Amino acid sequence: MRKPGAKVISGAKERKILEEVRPGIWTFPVFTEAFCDQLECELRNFHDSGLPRTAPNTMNRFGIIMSELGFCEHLLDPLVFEYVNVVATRLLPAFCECLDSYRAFTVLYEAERDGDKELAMHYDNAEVTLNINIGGTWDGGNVVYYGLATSAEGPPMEATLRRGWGVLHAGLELHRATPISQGRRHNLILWCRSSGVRNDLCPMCFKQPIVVPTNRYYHEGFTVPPCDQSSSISRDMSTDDLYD
Ligand SMILES: O=C(O)CCC(=O)C(=O)O
Ligand SMILES: [Fe+2]
Repeated sequence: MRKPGAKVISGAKERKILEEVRPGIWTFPVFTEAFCDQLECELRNFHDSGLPRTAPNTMNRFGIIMSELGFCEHLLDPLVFEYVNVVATRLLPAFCECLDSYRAFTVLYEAERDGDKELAMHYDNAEVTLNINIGGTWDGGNVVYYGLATSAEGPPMEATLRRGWGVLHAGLELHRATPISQGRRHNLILWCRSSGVRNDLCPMCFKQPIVVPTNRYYHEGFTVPPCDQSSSISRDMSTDDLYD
């Protein structure tokens, strides 16, 4: 698989569309404003429909799990497997080999209304996370990073979130969202999994997981050979084509 080379990366940095804000934490544009508008509109429609939905996790009560909207097959699958995969394996090679599953959900922080207000310090159940701001204007309520959970805590670094732009980091990166004091912030989170790494090191307990062979590819991102790859996602487009 060809990945973007050093020249592509330095070119993107020069064009100010890629920045390593701290070692291992990268930002770059992912969605256009128009796409963010459409996505927020669909998320609002889903919310207003009153259809049942599951909270993404115990820390996040107001977000939406993207698979419950049917937004994975033609939207997020290609984004993760054809694009994020290429970028993440090049920018964070120590944390992912090849992304082969993911969990996508939104977070919504609202100072004056219902939403969640902050998020406690944690690391993600992911090898690599892409966190994309899809809307809102707000004060406070930013994401602060503290270094890898497996090393000594580093100096805090607050990420500047910009609509349509993503922050890419190792799932192991300790982070939290500070309390929002005004407005709202809406982000799409992609917890990307790389079974090649995860099968050897559980990202939650840092031990080698005990896994059983399965033909299902989405079992929290673990796989064990001989996993039947024919029942998994097909990737029609070669990532080799992306950087010619
Ligand atoms: O508030 C954010 O944007 C970060 C959310 C987050 O870290 C998570 O859901 O894992
Ligand atoms: Fe997180």
